[in-house]
Amino acid sequence: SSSNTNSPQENKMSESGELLTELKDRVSRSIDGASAELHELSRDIWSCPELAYQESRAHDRLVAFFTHEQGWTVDARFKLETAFRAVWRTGGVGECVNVGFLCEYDALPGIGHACGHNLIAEVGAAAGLGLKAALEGAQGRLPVQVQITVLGTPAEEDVGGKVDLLKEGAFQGMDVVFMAHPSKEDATYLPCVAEHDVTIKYHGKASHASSYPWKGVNALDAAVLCYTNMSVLRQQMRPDWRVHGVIKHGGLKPNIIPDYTELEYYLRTPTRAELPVLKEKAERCFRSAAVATGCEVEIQYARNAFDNILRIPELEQLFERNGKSLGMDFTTDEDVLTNESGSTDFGNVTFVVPGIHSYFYIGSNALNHTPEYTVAAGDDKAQFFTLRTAKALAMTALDLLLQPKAMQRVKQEFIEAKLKDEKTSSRI
Ligand SMILES: NCCCC(=O)N[C@@H](CCCN)C(=O)O
Repeated sequence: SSSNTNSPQENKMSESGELLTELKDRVSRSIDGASAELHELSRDIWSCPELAYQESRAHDRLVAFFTHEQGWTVDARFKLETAFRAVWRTGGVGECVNVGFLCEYDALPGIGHACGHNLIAEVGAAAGLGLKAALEGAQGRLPVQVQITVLGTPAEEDVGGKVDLLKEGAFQGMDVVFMAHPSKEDATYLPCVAEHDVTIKYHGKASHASSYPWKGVNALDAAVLCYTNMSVLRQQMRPDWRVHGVIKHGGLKPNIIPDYTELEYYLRTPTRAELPVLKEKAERCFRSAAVATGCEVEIQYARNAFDNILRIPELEQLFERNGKSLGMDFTTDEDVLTNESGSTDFGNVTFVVPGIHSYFYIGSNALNHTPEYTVAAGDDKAQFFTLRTAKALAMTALDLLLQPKAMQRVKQEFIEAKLKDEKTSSRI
């Protein structure tokens, strides 16, 4: 028999490395074992698309899913009507690390699950299940106690459910938070920008458009000027700012001078600190259209602004390592890695809890927010990629739970990221 010449510290490290490998393997096997139920879950959500804060069926379906699984404590309608929470804890006493996985499940008007939030729900549920199964097999061998919190976060496409949940204290006590978003590539991070949505209403005066047009005040002219002003502004904007709008009400009939029109604009800048600069410029465009036409204008900002994402390199590196071990093919395309990918209310969460918002390929080259992407998000082909991402997230959580130094680095990087954000914000 060969004698062990390692130091006690080396032996401890190798034991913990072996435990980590064993538990990661258990993550994969348990997620694969639940693949049929997980597929059914996301398929059901996909089949019945519901808009922001109307996701009652998706909520009930997810609550039923976790209630049916053993060992979870489930809070339906957690703090908000269509939010939920499912919690599981290791049995012992002592320091407890609280790991969060987020599910989204709202859809887009007209084109259903064109952003694949049904798959985000599946990733969050699968990662929670996988991590729980792994930890159940390691009771007594873990350096810390663990709480897994799967949080159902409604209304990402509108309003910003995570911001409302933050206000309600739903993230309190969470140490780290994970989610993944469907895309057309695997990426640990894509630039997610700050955003504030605004509705502009013009009030004019109706009149017969042929008999006495001079008696009317044309609210459609104001809307058109507003749209044109914003398009003119675009030329003078920083290249990484984005403004895009639609006319939601444009009048009723050509022979009635429109007395009311309404536009909605999304205003975006790379960081939350820059948003007020853009908002001031946009407001001048909105108001000047009213002055020119003699209309009254109302400018109504959405309840919640979305923040940019604070990045935690340690989380991204661990996730990439786990993803690669499972065959994920992370994009190296600089265009993709530097281009803005939209906004998310997860950004606000990252200013409170360190987190990662990774992206995953779903087996299609379709672009998000198109009917083709809706089809892809419901296709069986997406399942392999969705579950693989869930495995990589749960494995990353294991890295943190079994390697306290990795968790310390996450906490340190979180502090540094916030300080850096404060410093750059004060320069704007
Ligand atoms: N990078 C994640 C993109 C998810 C997404 O498309 N979010 C919407 C949110 C809109 C909220 N008003 C977006 O348009 O960016």
